[in-house]
Amino acid sequence: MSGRLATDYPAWQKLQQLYDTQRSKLVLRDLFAQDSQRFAKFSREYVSPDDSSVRFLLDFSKNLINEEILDTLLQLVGEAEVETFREKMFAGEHINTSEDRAVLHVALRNFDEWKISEAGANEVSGVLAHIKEFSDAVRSGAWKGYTGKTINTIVNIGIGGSDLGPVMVTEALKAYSKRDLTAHFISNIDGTHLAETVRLCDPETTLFIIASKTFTTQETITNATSARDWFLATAKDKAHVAKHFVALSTNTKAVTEFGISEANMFQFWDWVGGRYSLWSAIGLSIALVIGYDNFELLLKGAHSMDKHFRTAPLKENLPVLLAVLGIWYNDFYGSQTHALLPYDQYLHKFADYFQQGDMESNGKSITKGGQRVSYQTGPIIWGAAGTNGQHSFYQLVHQGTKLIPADFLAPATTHNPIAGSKHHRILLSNFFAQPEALAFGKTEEEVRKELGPNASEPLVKSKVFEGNRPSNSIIFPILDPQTLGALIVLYEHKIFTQGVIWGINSFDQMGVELGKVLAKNILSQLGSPEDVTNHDSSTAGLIHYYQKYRKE
Ligand SMILES: O=P(O)(O)OC[C@H]1O[C@H](O)[C@H](O)[C@@H](O)[C@@H]1O
Repeated sequence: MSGRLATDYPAWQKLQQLYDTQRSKLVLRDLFAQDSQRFAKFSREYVSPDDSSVRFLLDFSKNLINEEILDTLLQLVGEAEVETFREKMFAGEHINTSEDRAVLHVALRNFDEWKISEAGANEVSGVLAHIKEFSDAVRSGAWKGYTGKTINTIVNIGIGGSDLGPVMVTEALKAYSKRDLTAHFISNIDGTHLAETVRLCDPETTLFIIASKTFTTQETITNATSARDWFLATAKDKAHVAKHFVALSTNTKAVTEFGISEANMFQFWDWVGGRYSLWSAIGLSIALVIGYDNFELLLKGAHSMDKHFRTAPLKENLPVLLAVLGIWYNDFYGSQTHALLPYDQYLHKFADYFQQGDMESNGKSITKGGQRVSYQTGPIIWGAAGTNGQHSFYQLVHQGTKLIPADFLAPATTHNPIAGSKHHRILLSNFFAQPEALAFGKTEEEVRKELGPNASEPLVKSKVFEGNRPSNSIIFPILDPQTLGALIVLYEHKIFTQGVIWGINSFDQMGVELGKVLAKNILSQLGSPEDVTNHDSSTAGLIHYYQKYRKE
């Protein structure tokens, strides 16, 4: 029920009891030794309901659970009425209550299969056709710049959801990219980002894509204006802007005021949240880089995972399983963070992407009913591509004082089988070894045996790995567009499920506002020290220091 506290559910109380009474028995070494079927019981294969070549294995057997705990976690999903909320989302009900909006990113990849009556949902295919037509024209060279040259560089200007999705996906699917079309992404308001990027661009052959749902975001509009100035410094005539600037937005008025014609605008709708927008017109840069057909496959892979989420029983439902495992650590073990560790260089932006996806969605402390929660909600999401992380932060994951649940992801086949796939075999041996080491560690006895009788006590102790650190492993045949679509949606619906259980609104982002408002006020005071008013002594002191030393 909307606004209910998670602690009200009988299953939540039972989980607390299970945690208190069984925690000491949840030792992975013992659990695996006692049950030869543990892997079979706690792993599931996803096979796309639409294309059986798209599949992956989720192994969650290395989690601190037993069957009773899993059953109780799934009971919690039932009591929180996740399935009812899921149907409300798919039906276009306004489950984003604070903004009175539908949450329909699922409609963007629906290909008219499910009937969705929300205004705009029937316009999706038209926008996809526009994306296809335009991306085909640019990629084929038919779309020319103002001097008749072919476009060889695209620059996406956007921030948050209007940047991270396109960045992550174009990196993830680089193997499918048109190599003679270079893509850059400018997000930061720091002029360095723009300056260093345009150094690499030629105004005659560069296309700027201004990506902003609202078209009012200060960073994006400022960057877009400076990019246009940079372009006009060479092109001179404003009429040339039409060939070099397009907009992705819900705000036609602001787009046309900026000087981009409606014909060069790709629409989407207010029911697409920024962090769920890569499937919309915001994905134009993706279609340009990997081609429209691959973009469509990405959407198809996403839709198939929507179907799975909508129809699979809870016990087989992968987003639901990931969600409840996360809740188990976040709310009962007190884990503060969750690591995403892809063993695939192409996925090096995956954790960055879900930092926004998860933390902006579930970083809330008030329920939909307006009550302060008395439990933990969204975790801190972080991570890096393997094996790099192993040589930096894994030490803490293995032997530090914190419990850090982690998801390991890897492809069975690489797109780059250099040296006869030697690199990939080494990569994957690490992908298998790390969860094993985390789960089973190394006992004092094993260390003593290894070091011999003369080893000092401190050395022995320092080499002990306590183990019992939980992880999920996800392995898929190859990172192709459909698989990537499915993996992204796996996490989207995980986030959704957790949000429903916590009783929060996963679809607004009020917390981003205050800083923006304060920055606007401060911007108007930066001129001279006398203008700096109504601040605490710390903020005023910092501004005064800046005013003393700035050179402009
Ligand atoms: O696409 P825009 O309207 O420019 O918004 C860009 C970003 O701005 C805000 O900070 C929101 O918190 C993000 O969710 C959004 O993705």
